[in-house]
Amino acid sequence: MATNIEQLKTDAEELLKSGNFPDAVIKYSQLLQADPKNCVKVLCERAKCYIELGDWSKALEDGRMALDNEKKNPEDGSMEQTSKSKIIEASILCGKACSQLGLFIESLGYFKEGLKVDPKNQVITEELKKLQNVILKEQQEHSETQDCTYSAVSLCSQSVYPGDDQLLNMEKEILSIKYKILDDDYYKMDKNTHIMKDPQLEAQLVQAAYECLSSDQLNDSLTLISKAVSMDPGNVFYRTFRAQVYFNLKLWHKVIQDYWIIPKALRKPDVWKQGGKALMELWLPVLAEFWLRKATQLTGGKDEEAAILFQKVRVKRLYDPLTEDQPIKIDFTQFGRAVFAKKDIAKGETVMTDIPMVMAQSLGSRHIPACFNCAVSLITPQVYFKEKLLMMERDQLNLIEEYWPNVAVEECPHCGKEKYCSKICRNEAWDTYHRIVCPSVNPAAKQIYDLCENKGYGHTADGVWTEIWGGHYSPMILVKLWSIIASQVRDMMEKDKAAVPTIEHWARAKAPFRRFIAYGTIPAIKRLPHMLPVFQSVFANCGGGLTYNITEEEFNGRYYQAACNLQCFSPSITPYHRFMDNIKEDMRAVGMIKYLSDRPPEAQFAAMCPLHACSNHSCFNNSEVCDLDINGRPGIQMIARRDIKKGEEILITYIDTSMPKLLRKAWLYKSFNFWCSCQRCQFEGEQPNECTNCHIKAPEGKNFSACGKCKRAWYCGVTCQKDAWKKGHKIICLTDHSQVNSPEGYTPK
Ligand SMILES: C[S@@+](CC[C@H](N)C(=O)[O-])C[C@H]1O[C@@H](n2cnc3c(N)ncnc32)[C@H](O)[C@@H]1O
Repeated sequence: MATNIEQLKTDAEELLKSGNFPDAVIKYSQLLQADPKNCVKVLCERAKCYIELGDWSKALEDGRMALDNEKKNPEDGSMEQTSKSKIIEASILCGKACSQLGLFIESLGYFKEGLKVDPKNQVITEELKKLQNVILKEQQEHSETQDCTYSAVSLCSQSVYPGDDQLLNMEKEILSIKYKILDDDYYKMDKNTHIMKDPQLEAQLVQAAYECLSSDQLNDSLTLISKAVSMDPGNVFYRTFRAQVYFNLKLWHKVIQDYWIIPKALRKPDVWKQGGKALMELWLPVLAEFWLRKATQLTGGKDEEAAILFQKVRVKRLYDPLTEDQPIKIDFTQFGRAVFAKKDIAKGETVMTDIPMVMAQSLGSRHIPACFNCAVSLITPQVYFKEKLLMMERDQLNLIEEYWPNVAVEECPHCGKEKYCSKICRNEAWDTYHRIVCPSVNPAAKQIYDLCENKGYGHTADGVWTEIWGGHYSPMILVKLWSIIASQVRDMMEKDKAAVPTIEHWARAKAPFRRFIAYGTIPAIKRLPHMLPVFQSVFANCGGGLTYNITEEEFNGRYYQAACNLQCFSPSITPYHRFMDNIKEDMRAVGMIKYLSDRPPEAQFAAMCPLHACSNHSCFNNSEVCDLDINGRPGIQMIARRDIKKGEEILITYIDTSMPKLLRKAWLYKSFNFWCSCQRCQFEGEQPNECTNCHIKAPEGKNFSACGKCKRAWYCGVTCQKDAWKKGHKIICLTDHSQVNSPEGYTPK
């Protein structure tokens, strides 16, 4: 047997060396079967063959398996040099394969894994450079072919919100009571009777009305056209004309009165659009949406103004109640929802505060105790001081006993998988999501808790141990989101005594999450090929006879909803901070100082917050996201980085803005699917061989001189430099820019 293994090894190596990769794959596969104990090395070799053959998926699969096996069970029993080099080798193979598959962030993740083992590894550094070049090249190709990656209006649906039918009836009642606009046939019939026929006179009236309208004599125009209307009340043209005059006079209910007479089938798209505008002014939003939706539908979506107005109404009615007490409002722009200042906001002031709708602790910080429901820190003296506790004297231990806040951890009594800061949180978690996925009632959900415990690793359907969840956030985000929806549906079913959920139940439960935009280029199922069956089995039985069918589309949509909108945060006040506050007047604290030098460990959370999720990006951001304690619960706030004027858009940064423009652009495109065209991107250059101001190219092999201050712009001469300085380079050159972590916390140089 041993000789057979040796023979297979020699054959495979020779085939690999001679470039016969298909046969080498066969030999390595035989070797894997014959000698599964030494699989890591063989998997790496086979992955190399697949790379040579351009079969990136198979190379990735082998690389992953090698990595998993080595981490779980180093072949030589410890994290010795050989094990380290195997991890590095497998990381490089995975990184290369991912890069070829277009999975750039994943690729970066693998290279980082290798760098953790050997921070100075030359091969990885080279591979990282190559990765950046691939991204930049792709970015350039895309920017040449596309100006804009997506259309915000087409991403936002116009579908009716649950409960809108009742609201629509209420608004119709307002129309009838307040404006005497009745939704019945009698009202229409009455106006349809032709009183006195005199086509010639009517034509003269219309002609004269038109001349008055053209010269802005609105009242005269109104008198003339009203005469024509009185002679032929059902005439669609007269009504449309008069509505236009009323519109110019800003008599909004009169506009609607005239349009209402026109039978629906005869209303032109412009009538629906203008009626929608008048209804916006009367602030009858559900009716306005109805009219603007009609205008959009009748033009097959071509009337962009109607589609944008629709979204403006929707955003206003959904978000105004949330921003009532804040100095901001949400509006709809070419880039979708956006946040604007309602008043002047001074530098350092709070722009907005926001509470998470769904959140989960990052897999990497799971060892730091925090409440599963509200993210409150649960760090104990044991967690903070660790072995230092053993070195302390009685006095200091007493001080800790007296002043470290009591961290009473409540566990889920059924599964013990979730920890909470209080009974209130425990019950809240149960009611809102945990009763759907507590393994005690839903055994399939145990896989999710295990997956989180194992940092994304688990068994595939065919029993292979590998990284099943390689997303940038915890899968618990999606699990909680679906559980919240399922839990709401169950509540509604119980209330309505329904054995099966209705479409209305689902629509109502999903409605709050319609706030979050979703856009991604690679289907989630391709990124995470093993996850869908896991989610499907977890939500097959949500209790009470309910199944949440996690389709491919649902998975894809929710995956990108989270990816596009998540914000990291940490509890800003921890028991450590409270302890520090408590001891400040106690003399014994002096003896403690030497033990208090470390920052408390931070539990990292990611959250979807409704208002924050409306903030767009700028590399010249005027606001910064910070952690905040809101009534004892961790949340987020935005602080003004400079004075912000009323009406100005509130902009944050999604990436580390210390990167040069080309990389910022590439990362924003890769991670958020848009090309940034902010003020800073306009006044910084991409290449030294192009004048940032007039875009003339330098002679072959030559570069222009860089701005002496920021070195981020290049000019063909002093005239261009001065021109650019005046036009806008000055402000961005003299500003300190935000530094937040880029995706995966890595800042490409
Ligand atoms: C967190 S959301 C921001 C709010 C978003 N506009 C909406 O309607 O929900 C992030 C998405 O907004 C869009 N976005 C943000 N900043 C942008 C910018 N500067 N230019 C173009 N699109 C941007 C991108 O589609 C991005 O994926």
